[in-house]
Amino acid sequence: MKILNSISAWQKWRNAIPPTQSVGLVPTMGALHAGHQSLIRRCRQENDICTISLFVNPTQFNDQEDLANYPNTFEADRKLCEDEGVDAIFFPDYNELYPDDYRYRVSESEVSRLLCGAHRPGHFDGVLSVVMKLLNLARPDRAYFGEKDWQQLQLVKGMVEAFFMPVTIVGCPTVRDTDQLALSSRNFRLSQVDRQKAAGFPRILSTQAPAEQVARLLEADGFAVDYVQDFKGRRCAAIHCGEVRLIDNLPLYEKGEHI
Ligand SMILES: Nc1ncnc2c1ncn2[C@@H]1O[C@H](COP(=O)(O)OP(=O)(O)OP(=O)(O)O)[C@@H](O)[C@H]1O
Ligand SMILES: CC(C)(CO)[C@@H](O)C(=O)[O-]
Ligand code: BAL
Repeated sequence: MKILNSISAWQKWRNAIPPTQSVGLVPTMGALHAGHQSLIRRCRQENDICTISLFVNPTQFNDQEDLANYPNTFEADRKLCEDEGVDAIFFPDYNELYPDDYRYRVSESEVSRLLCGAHRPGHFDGVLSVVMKLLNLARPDRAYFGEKDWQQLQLVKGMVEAFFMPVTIVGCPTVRDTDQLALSSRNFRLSQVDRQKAAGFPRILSTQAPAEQVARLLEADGFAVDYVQDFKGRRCAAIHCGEVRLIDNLPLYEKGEHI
C-alpha cells in the first residue's frame, strides 16, 4: 500500500495506472471506523484499484474548536486501510491542496443553504470545493459516500451532474452501532454518559410523528436540536449531545412514516 502525501507523488502514481484498470476513491477525514470500512469494501469490490483520501478539510469547518478537536488516528487508519487491501492513501496538506488559499471555491445556492447548511454557514462550499479537487486529482471511475451525510451526498451528486464530471457517485447505507447510533468519527468525543444518552437520537428520530413533534421529543430527552426536517424522502436531523454535534437521517414513506 502506497502512502502518498504530495500531489506530485500522487499524480505520478495515478498516471502509471493503465486506462483498462478501474479506480475507486473513498474521500474521508480520517479517524476511520466501520462506516468507512463499509465504503472501502464496496470500493474494493467494484474497482481494480481502491484509493482513499485522508484529509481534515479546514474550509468546511465553520467552528474552529470543532476543527481543533477533530480526532487524528493516522496509525490506526493506516492499519485499517492495509488490512482492507487499499492500494493507496492520499494524505495531502492544506498548502498543497489549496495553492490559491481558497480564493476559488465551488458554491451551490439552494440545497447547501438548508438543514446543516443553515447551521454551518459555508460548510458545503468547503465540502464541494475539496471534493472537486480530490476527484480532479484522483480521476476515479467511482467515488463512495455515506448516506449518513445525506445532504452532502445529494450535493456531491448535483455538482458532478452540473459540471459534467466523468465519475459515478455511489451512495452507501449508514452503518450503525448495536444501539442504532450512526457511527461517526465525532462519536469518539462523546463522554461515556453522553454516549449512552446518544442512543436516544436514532430511537426518537424513528418515531412516526411529524418532524416538529420529533424535535420536541428530542429536546425533552435533553438534546439541543438544530433541526428535524423532511427532505428528499428522508427525515434528517442534527442535534447536540453534550459538546458533540450529531447528524442522522432515515427514509420516509410517502405519507411521512418511517420504514
Ligand atoms: N456510519 C456511517 N455509515 C456509512 N458511511 C459513513 C458513516 N460515517 C461516515 N460515513 C461516510 O464516510 C465518509 C467520510 O466521512 P467522515 O470522514 O467525515 O467521517 P464521519 O464519521 O462522518 O465523521 P464526522 O464525525 O465528521 O461526521 C463520508 O462519505 C461519510 O458519509
Ligand atoms: C467528503 C469529505 C471527505 C470532504 O472533506 C467530508 O465531508 C466527509 O468526510 O464526509
Ligand atoms: N462527515 C461530514 C463532515 C463534517 O461534518 O464536516
